[in-house]
Amino acid sequence: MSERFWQQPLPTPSDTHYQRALARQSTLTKPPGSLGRLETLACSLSAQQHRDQPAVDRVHIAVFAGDHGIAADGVSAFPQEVTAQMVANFAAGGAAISVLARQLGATLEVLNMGVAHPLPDSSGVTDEWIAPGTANIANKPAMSTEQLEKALHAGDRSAARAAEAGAELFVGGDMGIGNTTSAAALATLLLDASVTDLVGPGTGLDADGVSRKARFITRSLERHGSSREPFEALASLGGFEVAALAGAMVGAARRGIPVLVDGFIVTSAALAAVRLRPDLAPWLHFSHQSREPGHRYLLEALQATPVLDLDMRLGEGSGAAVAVPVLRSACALHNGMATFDEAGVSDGGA
Ligand SMILES: Cc1cc2ncn([C@H]3O[C@H](COP(=O)(O)O)[C@@H](O)[C@H]3O)c2cc1C
Ligand SMILES: O=C(O)c1cccnc1
Repeated sequence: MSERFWQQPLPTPSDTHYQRALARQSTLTKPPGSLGRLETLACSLSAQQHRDQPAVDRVHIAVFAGDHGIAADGVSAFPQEVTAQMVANFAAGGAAISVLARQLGATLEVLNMGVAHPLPDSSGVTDEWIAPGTANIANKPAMSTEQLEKALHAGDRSAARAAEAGAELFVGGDMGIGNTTSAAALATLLLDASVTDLVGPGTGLDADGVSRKARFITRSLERHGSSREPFEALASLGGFEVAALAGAMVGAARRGIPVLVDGFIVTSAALAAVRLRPDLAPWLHFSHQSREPGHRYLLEALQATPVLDLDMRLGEGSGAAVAVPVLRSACALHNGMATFDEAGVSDGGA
């Protein structure tokens, strides 16, 4: 794979397929537009997949895990060991994303990008370990340029495996105690927004905890968060898992695989990735609106309308996994409904 793949232009979804899919939608036995966004979802998937019959039967879910130096400052309701413990839980099949992946018949890949604590069991975990967590962003930049490049390439390798397996949809997930702090810092910088808009309870901080978290983010931004250049911003404030997610989304798009974006963390990675490669935007679908309050600002900035709003605030790719059946319905309707002609139904002159 090429050096600096994120600097190369991405393919464009097929406008011919989009227009053909749109034309088909208007012939199906329903009032025009009555299936709402299911119609445009099917048309977009058709354009992305260059297929008249879009499908998201084969789904690749990759959960990227990495620890955060900032976790030592009490910015999460949970201790850092939980990252390693949850990685083992993903692989053993007991986590929310494990259950959802089974339900969908999806491939679940778990990647250790930089977990600080030893894994109780590393079987079933793909080793892409960079370091025992990022540096504490309240004091110094999260990672070096070399580490960021490694993380981006690890994401791209995951997308390559998805392509080899014939995946029709790529879902990225995250695990890393403290990563809502890192994601909020990154989003505050990239959006030139107020910390108070982007900060939130994460795993369950109380109001005092959220204020403390906001102070750490402000301090991080003052110390080394001034460049809005996306590569530099990711190195200053990102996590290994967030950087890998950005690489994976670009990697999926360059192989013609549409991406279904999860909640707050994955959307922060999507924003950085779109800033790196604006031609990534037409490959992204947005699955849900997270309960984490900053998520709506990220979605607005990406002009995204999420499929679901279920008050979820888990991460792991879980919101995206829950939205996959909606995409499947969109495809099934597009491919399987009869046209007015076929069914002998009067189209009302439409
Ligand atoms: C048991 C458990 C399972 C999780 N699965 C995802 N997260 C989520 O919570 C973390 C971010 O929140 P914060 O910034 O507050 O630490 C991430 O690891 C994220 O994926 C979890 C968190 C916990 C505790
Ligand atoms: O929406 C998310 O991705 C999220 C929210 C809270 C905690 N962890 C992840």
